[in-house]
Amino acid sequence: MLTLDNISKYYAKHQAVANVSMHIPRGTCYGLVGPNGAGKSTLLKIIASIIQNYSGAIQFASSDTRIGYIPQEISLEEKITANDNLLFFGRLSGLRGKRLTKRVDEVLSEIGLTEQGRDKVGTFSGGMKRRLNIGCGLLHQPNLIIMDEPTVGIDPQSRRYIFSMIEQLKKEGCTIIYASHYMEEIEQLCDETAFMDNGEIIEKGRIESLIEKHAVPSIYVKGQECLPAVLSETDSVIEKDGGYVITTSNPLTSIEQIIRNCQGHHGELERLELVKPRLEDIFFSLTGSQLRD
Ligand SMILES: Nc1ncnc2c1ncn2[C@@H]1O[C@H](COP(=O)(O)OP(=O)(O)OP(=O)(O)O)[C@@H](O)[C@H]1O
Repeated sequence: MLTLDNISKYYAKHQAVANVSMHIPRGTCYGLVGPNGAGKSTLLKIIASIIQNYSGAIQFASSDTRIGYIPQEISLEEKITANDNLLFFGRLSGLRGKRLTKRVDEVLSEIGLTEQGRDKVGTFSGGMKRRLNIGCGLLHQPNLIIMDEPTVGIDPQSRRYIFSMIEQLKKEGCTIIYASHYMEEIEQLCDETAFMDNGEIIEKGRIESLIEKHAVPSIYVKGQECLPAVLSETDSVIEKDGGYVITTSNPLTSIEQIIRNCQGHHGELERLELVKPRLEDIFFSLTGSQLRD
């Protein structure tokens, strides 16, 4: 769908985006993850042509690329209705007449606000505003949708709504670039992801490949007299929720040791399970920083 080649952007002397190269395949949901100030919004604005003074090149695979950009800040007029906001943004995208009113109705239904179309936006909850903010970027039926932290500060119902909209857009063949602080959202929605820190892409790839490449297997054990006195030297053990997380290069041997130890000491095993590796832990191990400060 698009290829970024060595993109860099400075704000005065500060480099916000540093030599970013990546390929975003058509029809994927591509995650962009990083802490505050990593450079995500700047990179998305460059892709959406909102920022134009940067170095490097962007190549779109097709000349028929229609970009829908959904900004991090809610940009709605609160004193008018949802319907009128959509009409305004639809006109900005070049829609007119019956095509515009048809799209406004369709989008209101897609974002679950048909009943509230005639209500002033000032009366909406944060989640409803977020959904409308997304709707404003979808009127011209874009095939590349750029979403900058679309779920910040919303209720679970609106989050579910947004997720099912994204699934639907993917089914329709849209390519989505999704920036977020929330790693669990990236794991749930995205096919591929890039980790961004200090303006640079520090790792990227398919989610399952990243987990396979970086995750160190660990097990969780909880019980009385179950932790073997001597685990292999490479294992690290930390206490968690009354039990232990054991990071081990050989989980099966560790499990065997624990069961044997438990039987030998007539211990009581409450829980023994493999811990599913998480993207958040991989990000932490690569950058040494948490996503949410
Ligand atoms: N208009 C601007 N002028 C000067 N510096 C800016 C401007 N916009 C962003 N920056 C700086 O560039 C860096 C990257 O900011 P950017 O907003 O792209 O990061 P981000 O990853 O999107 O962060 P957040 O999650 O907080 O939005 C930060 O250090 C930020 O302070």
